[in-house]
Order: sequence, then structure tokens, then C-alpha cells
Amino acid sequence: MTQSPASITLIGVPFEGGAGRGGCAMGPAALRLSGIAETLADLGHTVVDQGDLVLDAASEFESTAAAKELPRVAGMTRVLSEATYAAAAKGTLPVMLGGDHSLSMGSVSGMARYAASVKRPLFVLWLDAHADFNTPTSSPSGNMHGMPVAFFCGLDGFPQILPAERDLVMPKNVFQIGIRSVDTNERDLIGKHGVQVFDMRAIDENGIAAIVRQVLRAVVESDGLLHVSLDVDFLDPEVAPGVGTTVPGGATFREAHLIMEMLHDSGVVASLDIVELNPFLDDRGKSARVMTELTASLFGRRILDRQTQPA
Ligand SMILES: NC(=[NH2+])NCCC[C@H](N)C(=O)O
Ligand SMILES: [Mn+2]
Ligand SMILES: [Mn+2]
Repeated sequence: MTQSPASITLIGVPFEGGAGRGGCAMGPAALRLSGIAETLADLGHTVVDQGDLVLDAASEFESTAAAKELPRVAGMTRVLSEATYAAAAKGTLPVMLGGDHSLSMGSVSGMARYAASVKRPLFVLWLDAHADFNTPTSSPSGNMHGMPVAFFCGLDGFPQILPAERDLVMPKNVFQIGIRSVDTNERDLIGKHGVQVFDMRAIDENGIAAIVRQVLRAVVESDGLLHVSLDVDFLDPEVAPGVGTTVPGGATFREAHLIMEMLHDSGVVASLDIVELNPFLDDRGKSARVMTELTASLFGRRILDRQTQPA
């Protein structure tokens, strides 16, 4: 858990095969350069950076217009799902340094397997402008970074990338915050499967704290584990421009930090993806630094001691 000093495993996933444009493969390097390992160690955690995964394509698949770069996405998914499971099973908290968002096909599948092994339900908090709930059948683009949630929830339309008996996440255990771009077919799928979406309007109307409290209550009440998946485009492009799929009207710097601080206090976070950082599009490392700072808040950095705050 993120609370008391944790053992953190950093897993570099230099992968961009799921995105429509190149650059995310440089994400792990930019996150390291922004000092993510040192920042977490300074907060008192034990940090092991296991380096970048070696990724190979799964040659039994073919790339199609409906699922672009499927062989590479499938190969990455297999390797990362094993690595994530292994890091969690040895009692550490895996932090994925991405890489485009298709990597969550692997990380979340690995965590679903781990959660099942300790007989606890897995919840996913998806912080993103996009729902990423397309399937190869529904997707308008064929870019697989728009599909990971549908994949780890077990929707039809995917080839068999992981063993048939793989562990899945229940769509009602997926909470999405910050959503402001959903495709037509994708909207129908969300309604049909009951993914719990708090769009930007919900943040505007209720405030972020009320929403996060509701999510955390659900996790705590069922003694669940929480996987957090943070897409750079969750943030407003003014805050974090280094991403290929910017959508105006995103979360503010403070909203994002408040989420991370509340997540830390909850003690239920078991794993984290940092995804879609595209250093080629960034403004002198600005977005990489923002992602590192948010990660620091998730792992316990705070403005003041609780004790020194007025009650
Ligand atoms: N992880 C992301 N940036 N996803 C963007 C997805 C965009 C669009 N909904 C698609 O499926 O193509
Ligand atoms: Mn995404
Ligand atoms: Mn996105």
C-alpha cells in the first residue's frame, strides 16, 4: 500500500504500438529523468527500478485495421502482465512507467490475477479524458490504446492474447474520472456494461473530493485493492501538453493533486500506471515533471503535517 513506507517496483514499458503516433516509447526515459525514483525514495519508500521490459511481438497474430499493431500489443501485454503479477506477488507495489495506454491490458490483467490469488476484488480508477472502452469491433481508429478497459473487463471482439482462464475486472468496479471524449459505439458499451463514469461535468457539479470519497468508499467497503491508471490527457493541456491526444477542458493541477492526496490517505492503492507521456510533444519536460509530482502526492508528499493544520 502507498501509506507506510512501501516497497515500490518501477517497471519501464517503452511501448507506443497502441497509439496513433510515435513518442510514448520515450516516456520511461523522461519519467526517470524527471527524478521519479529519487522522489519516491526521498519520501522514505524502498524503490527498485527494474529497468525497461524487453518487448517482443507475438507472431501468431496479424495487424488489422480494426486492431493496429496487434502482434506488438499482444506481446507487450503478455510480458507486462507477468511482470506486474510477479512484482505484486513478492509484496511490492508495481508502478508502470509508460508507454501508451494499451499497456494497461497487461498491468491490470496482472493485478487481476494477483487480487484473485489473495481473494480480494480488484477495483480500477481510470483518470483519463477518454473511456478507452472500445473493442476492435467498435473502435473508429483501430488504435489499441483506446481499448484496454474493454480488454481487461473481458468484452467480446478481442483475439485470445492471454489464457482463456485469465482473471477479469468487473465493469462496475471500474471508476472513470475526467472523461470528456467518448466515441458513439463506445458510449453504448459503457451503458450496457455499467462502467462507473464521472465525466468532467460531474467534477464541475460535485467537486472532485465528493467523487473520490464515493470511489474510495466502494473499495474500502468490499476490502478491495485499487489499481490507478493515470493518463497524461486527464489533465488540462495547459498543465500537461506532452501527450498525443489532448482534449481541452481537463482536470486542473489542484484537482489532480487532491485526488492523489486522498488516494494516499486511503491506503488502498496497490498499483499505478503512468501512461501516454509523449516527450516529443512536451514543453521542456513540463509534463514529465507534473507526472512525477502527482506520483509523489500519491505516495505521501503533502503540503503540511496533518497535525499542524487547524482542525
Ligand atoms: N489512451 C488514449 N489516449 N486513448 C485515446 C482513444 C481515442 C479514441 N476513443 C479511440 O478509441 O481511438
Ligand atoms: Mn487513456
Ligand atoms: Mn486519454
